[in-house]
Amino acid sequence: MPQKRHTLVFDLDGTLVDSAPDIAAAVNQMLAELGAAPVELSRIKQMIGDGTPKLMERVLAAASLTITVADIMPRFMVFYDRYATRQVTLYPGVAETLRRLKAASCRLGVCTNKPTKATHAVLAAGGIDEVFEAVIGGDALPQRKPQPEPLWATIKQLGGTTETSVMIGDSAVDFACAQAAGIPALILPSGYGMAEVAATPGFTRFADLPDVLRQLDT
Ligand SMILES: O=C(O)COP(=O)(O)O
Ligand SMILES: [Mg+2]
Repeated sequence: MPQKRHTLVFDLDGTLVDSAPDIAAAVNQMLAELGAAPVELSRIKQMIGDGTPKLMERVLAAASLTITVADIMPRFMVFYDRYATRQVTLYPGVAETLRRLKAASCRLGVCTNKPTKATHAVLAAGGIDEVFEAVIGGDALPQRKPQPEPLWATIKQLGGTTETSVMIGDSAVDFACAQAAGIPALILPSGYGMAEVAATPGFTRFADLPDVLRQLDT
C-alpha cells in the first residue's frame, strides 16, 4: 500500500532541476540585445519562482529599462525557449527517487510557473518526462501559483484529492499555493526561493522524500 498522501505534485525550477543558469543566459542575451549590462546569476535566482512576467518585471527594474513587460515578452520568450535546456541539470537523487515513488504506486505531477513549452523540454532533457502523468505550466491556466487553481488542476488530472496530495517545492510561492489549495507543502532548502520561507525539517536532500512522506502519515 502506498502512503496516505500518494498524489505528489512537484514544482520544477529549483526543486527538480537547476535551471537558473539557462534562465540567466536567456535574460542576459535579451539585455545584451537591448544594450543593457548583464544581471548576475545570484540575483536572477532570487527573481525566479513567480513566472516569466514577474521575472521580466524584476529584470527590467534591475536594469533600469523603461520598456514594458508586454512589449519585451515575445522577444524574451524566443531567448527563453532557445536556452531552456543548454545547461539544465537534475538535482542529485531526483531521477532515482521519482522512479522509486512511482514504483511504490504514487501518482506524480508537475505544477510549475515555468511556461509549458520549456517545461516539457526540460523534463525531456532530464529524462524524467515519462514519470509524470500531469504537467501544468505557468501559462496553462489564467491563474498561476500561489493561486490554488493550477495545483487543483494537477491533482485532478492525477485522480487525487486534497486529502491524498502533497506539494513539493522550493519557495514561498509553493508554500503559499499549497496552503491556499488546502494541502501540505514540503519545502527543500536548496532551491531559489529560500529567502522568505523555512525548509521542512528533515528534508535536506531530494532523496529524503520517501522518508519525509512516510512521516506525514504518522
Ligand atoms: O518560472 C518560474 O518563475 C518558476 O518556476 P517554478 O514554479 O518551477 O519554480
Ligand atoms: Mg521553484
